[in-house]
Amino acid sequence: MERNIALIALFAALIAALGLIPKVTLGFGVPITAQSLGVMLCGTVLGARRGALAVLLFLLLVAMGLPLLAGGRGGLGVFASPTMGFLVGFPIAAFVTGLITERWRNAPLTLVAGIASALGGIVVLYAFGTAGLALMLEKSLPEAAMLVAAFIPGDILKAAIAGMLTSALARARPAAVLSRS
Ligand SMILES: O=C(O)CCCC[C@@H]1SC[C@@H]2NC(=O)N[C@@H]21
Repeated sequence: MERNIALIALFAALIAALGLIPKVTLGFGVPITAQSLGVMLCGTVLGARRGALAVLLFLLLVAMGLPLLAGGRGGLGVFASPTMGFLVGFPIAAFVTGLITERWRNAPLTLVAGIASALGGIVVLYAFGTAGLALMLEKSLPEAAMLVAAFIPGDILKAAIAGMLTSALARARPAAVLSRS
């Protein structure tokens, strides 16, 4: 129990730390950010439930006004901005990533964690991000999807990095990945 709480807090802190990497905000108000790599790692390392809880903790701190989003943003206002759909989708993305990683945990981990990250952190996350962007910018879903497509190359790279980091961690500390206690 205490270990789970510590891990959830640690991974919420990891997402916050990745926010220190400078963001590049595209013209339509959504940044390229390393924090989505943190969301993927929450799922691949902690699994579905604890991964989603770590992301929820991070979002709670952001909602309380802590400037933890890339570029030092925080507060309730970010949930009414063009990135709103992505923020809502973050915990669900971590959950789906974790679910897939847990389901195929006996297959080669680099591959499983990479594919899980792509499905959770791209397919699922973009569904929420696209819907939120369409809503906030008053665009059609196809128009919003065209904008969001700009993130695909970078996020494929992040999914591959998540796969490699998860597998490296499992080799160095086998009990650290998807452990239950
Ligand atoms: O900082 C925020 O307000 C949330 C930003 C969400 C950015 C999304 S996450 C998926 C996609 N990949 C990126 O690098 N940026 C977008």
